[in-house]
Amino acid sequence: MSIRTLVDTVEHTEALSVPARARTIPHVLSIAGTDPTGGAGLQADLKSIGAQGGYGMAVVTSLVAQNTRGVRSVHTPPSTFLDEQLQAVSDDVTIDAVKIGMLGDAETIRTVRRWLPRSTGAVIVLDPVMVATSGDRLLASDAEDELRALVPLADLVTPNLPELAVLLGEPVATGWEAAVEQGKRLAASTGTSVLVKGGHLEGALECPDALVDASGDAGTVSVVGGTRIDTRNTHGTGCSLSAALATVQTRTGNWHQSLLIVKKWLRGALERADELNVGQGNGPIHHFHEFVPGPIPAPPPEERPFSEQVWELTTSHRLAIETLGFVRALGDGSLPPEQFAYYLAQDAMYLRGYSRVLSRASALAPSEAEQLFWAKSALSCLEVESELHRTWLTGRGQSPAQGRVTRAYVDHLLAASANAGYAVLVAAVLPCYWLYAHVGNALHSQWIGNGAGTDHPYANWLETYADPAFAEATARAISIADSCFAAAPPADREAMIEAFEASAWYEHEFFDAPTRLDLRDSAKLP
Ligand SMILES: Nc1ncnc2c1ncn2[C@@H]1O[C@H](COP(=O)(O)OP(=O)(O)OP(=O)(O)O)[C@@H](O)[C@H]1O
Ligand SMILES: Cc1ncc(COP(=O)(O)O)c(N)n1
Repeated sequence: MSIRTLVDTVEHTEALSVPARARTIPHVLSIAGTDPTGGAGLQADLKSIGAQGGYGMAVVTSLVAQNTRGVRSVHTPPSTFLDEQLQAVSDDVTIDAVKIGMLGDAETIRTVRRWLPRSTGAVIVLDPVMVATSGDRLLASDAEDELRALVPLADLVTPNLPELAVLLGEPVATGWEAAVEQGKRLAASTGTSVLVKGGHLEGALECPDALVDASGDAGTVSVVGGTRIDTRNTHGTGCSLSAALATVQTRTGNWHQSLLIVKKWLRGALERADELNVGQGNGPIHHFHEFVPGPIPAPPPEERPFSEQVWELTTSHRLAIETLGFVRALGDGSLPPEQFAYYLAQDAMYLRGYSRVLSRASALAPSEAEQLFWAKSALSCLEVESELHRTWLTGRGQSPAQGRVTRAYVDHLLAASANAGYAVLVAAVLPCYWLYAHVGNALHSQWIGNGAGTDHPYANWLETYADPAFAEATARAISIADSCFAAAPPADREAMIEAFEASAWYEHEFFDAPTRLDLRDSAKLP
């Protein structure tokens, strides 16, 4: 056996030779026992595999009731079930690496041994777990021979000092040199590379590991040194090291390089272990210390569509309109004719102003389609206005003067068309479509529900509410407002909501004005 000792520090991790067949995300299977506190066993393995960029899989050998203070009990499912788990994985998944941890008893070891050929081509790392940090046994004493027989089937075995001694049937090495010599003897007798771990070196300031390579230049010993980190949180260090090594080895194909990479990571995991604050005893290491979570993203701006927001915001106006004396009386036919006439006259005056405002929306529209929509709407306003005069207002005496609600509402819209941008103007004109359509629908349905009697004094008027073209135009106006809102900066969004709300308020007032017939309005009635 040629002996060449390479002493490296964990910083020398550059210039890796990556095997050509390496899978980008290696599939790594851990066969081990469990630790419900997540620091050792399968749970630690999966974290370590993930931290090294692998895809972790797990087959349970034993369920261990343990925590950072010790092991309470162990439940080992029948070996037939272990075999079923193993077959289930290998029947389906190509395995790039296997890490074997706690096996517990001889039957479990035999079952894994029988299955191992199913993972041909995979990197096999055996961590010969025997005793937990807490001192509790995790391998039946009569299973040691069986475990020894498993070593030659692995590519790498990673015993701590007491385990190394058991595998050789020798006393525990008292110093580092003696431990490395034991490692060489084990590598020579089994043909398996051995990682001699220095974590259990009594009173040492250093925490070295020695890799005895049984392949290629057989017997090469490379030592990776490192200072001992002062922490009691070392639970699961051996599990994590072996699982990480199995993962990284699929990429480097070189145990020494793999060890350099993994030791550097492990060092950080031990240095940051105290941050985790898990348990009262020997806590776990920080597997994901290299992962820096990004800042919690600020909550996204209000994503609900404009129409949904303003519809909810103006619920009280809507309910108030629905229950107005004017609306109810129009619905049941009891509305005094002069109030109806007043309403129609105000409506005609309103439409004249509204049409100008819609023309302004057409002028500001960013697309031809929207320009056309508003222009057509402006035109139909003028048509409805002249129709009102022709059909409804003729013969009802002299028209009343413009009421103050009508004037204020139109002024509000004209102000928006003069001062605001397109989005805010669209928001300001929308309630006229939407609330009118809403009230009209309610009145029309009520009339239909009551038998659509032609003896209703306003039957002809109620019929006009069912105009599908108006419903379509309303839907289009809503959708334009939603798109404007989605694209608008926060200040414009606020202004859109305010403009809509103000117009909704005027709609309410407008429907109420004919009934109130306050002194100024009634004075101007015919
Ligand atoms: N305090 C420490 N500071 C730095 N490295 C450490 C420390 N303790 C252990 N290590 C390293 O952790 C790895 C595991 O070593 P150790 O000898 O403790 O194995 P183990 O006994 O199998 O682990 P476990 O604690 O999981 O039983 C080795 O690489 C070792 O060098
Ligand atoms: C299932 C299982 N496997 C391995 C260990 C060894 O880890 P440690 O020696 O750090 O307790 C453990 N405690 N539990």
